[in-house]
Amino acid sequence: MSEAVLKLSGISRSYQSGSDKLEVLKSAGLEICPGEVVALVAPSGTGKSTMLHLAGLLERPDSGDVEIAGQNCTKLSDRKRTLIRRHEVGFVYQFHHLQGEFSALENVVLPQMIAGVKKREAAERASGLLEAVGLKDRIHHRPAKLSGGEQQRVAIVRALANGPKLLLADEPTGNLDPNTSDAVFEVLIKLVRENGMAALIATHNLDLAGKMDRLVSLKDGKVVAA
Ligand SMILES: Nc1ncnc2c1ncn2[C@@H]1O[C@H](COP(=O)(O)OP(=O)(O)OP(=O)(O)O)[C@@H](O)[C@H]1O
Repeated sequence: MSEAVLKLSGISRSYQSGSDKLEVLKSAGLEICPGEVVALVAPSGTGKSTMLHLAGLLERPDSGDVEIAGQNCTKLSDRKRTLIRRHEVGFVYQFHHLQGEFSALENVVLPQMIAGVKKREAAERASGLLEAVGLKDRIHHRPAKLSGGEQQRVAIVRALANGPKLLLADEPTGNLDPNTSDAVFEVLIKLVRENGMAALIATHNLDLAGKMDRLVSLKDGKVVAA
């Protein structure tokens, strides 16, 4: 059993476009340990989102293995992969993707209930988490009534609602002004570190990347130190 929360070994992934085959990842490897926050900084089109999708079990590699919390997920059924994704992986995207008809609290309660947590327990955890990110007075607001930074803090809390071991983020503050971006990023990093999670965060923002524990890039389909 691997100690790493995320272990990608020999990952290859290509896309067919017309008669051409685009080899995006070519036997790429990466390990991230508990408590480690890794920045994925690479030029546009080199495969950052592809790598996050593979790590988050949203797609399967053509070859290679994806291990999450010591479990090799490559050959598991779609159902088992969905369960692992639901319990062990949190996602944060550039745009919050909150449910507009629900309050901040309900947005954080929902994924917990889908994972089998009772409503009352889910609501207690949700309000505790929202309070921890400074949204105590906003829990009953719908997303449209929240600022961009507040919406993104709700999205971060939602990603952490089920206590995942792995956080995957794609430009998590890319939609925010620089000051708000810094503040939201601080919240994200603090929660990840406090909970001993591992995180892989794709960003073009080198200031933010510089605050992480390690920087990696993608070159010729492989993960390289940045
Ligand atoms: N479903 C798909 N079908 C065909 N080609 C794809 C598909 N998904 C991604 N690609 C191609 O694979 C390459 C890598 O895409 P990917 O989105 O992983 O890059 P990225 O590094 O995340 O880029 P960006 O920083 O611009 O978001 C790109 O050339 C893209 O056009």
